Amino acid sequence: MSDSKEFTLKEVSEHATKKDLYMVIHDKVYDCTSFVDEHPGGEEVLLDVAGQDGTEAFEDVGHSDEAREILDGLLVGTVKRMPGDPAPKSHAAPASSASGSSSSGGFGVGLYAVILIGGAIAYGAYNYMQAQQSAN
Ligand code: HEM
Repeated sequence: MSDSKEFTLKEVSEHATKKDLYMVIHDKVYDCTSFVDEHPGGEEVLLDVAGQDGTEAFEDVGHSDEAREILDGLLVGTVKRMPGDPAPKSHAAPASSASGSSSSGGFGVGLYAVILIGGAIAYGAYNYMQAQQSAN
């Protein structure tokens, strides 16, 4: 298979049926047509990202090295970005993360603990100094 062919996102989007299914992952173009019926995760999820950038969907599942090897065999080319095309989807980018609240919740509890403990220490120190002063 040649990986030298370049596809625009528009060209990729024209292959979005079960019988002709292209997908972009990490800016490479894969022809998944032969694999749709064999995908252990089912054909539905592949059809969801047919003709589109499936990087996030693919990486979110945490596919094995074996899955990545299969992917290598399906490579047909690379994405040719045109002016105005959306930026490549990066798995690391938190932009579309829907659940950022859990970690900030944890931070909030930690922050309260720091304030409470800090306050208790300051209160103790204040009392101690008062006691010292009245002792003199
Ligand atoms: C052409 C691209 C893809 C290939 C070659 C591929 C390959 C595989 C392979 C080999 C497995 C078995 C487990 C493993 O080895 O990791 C798997 C599982 C799975 N895949 Fe994919 N996959 C692709 C795209 C996707 C996409 C875009 C999704 C979208 C969410 C997806 C969702 C899943 C899920 C949910 C499972 C788990 C199934 C289970 O354990 O019941 N896959 N895939």
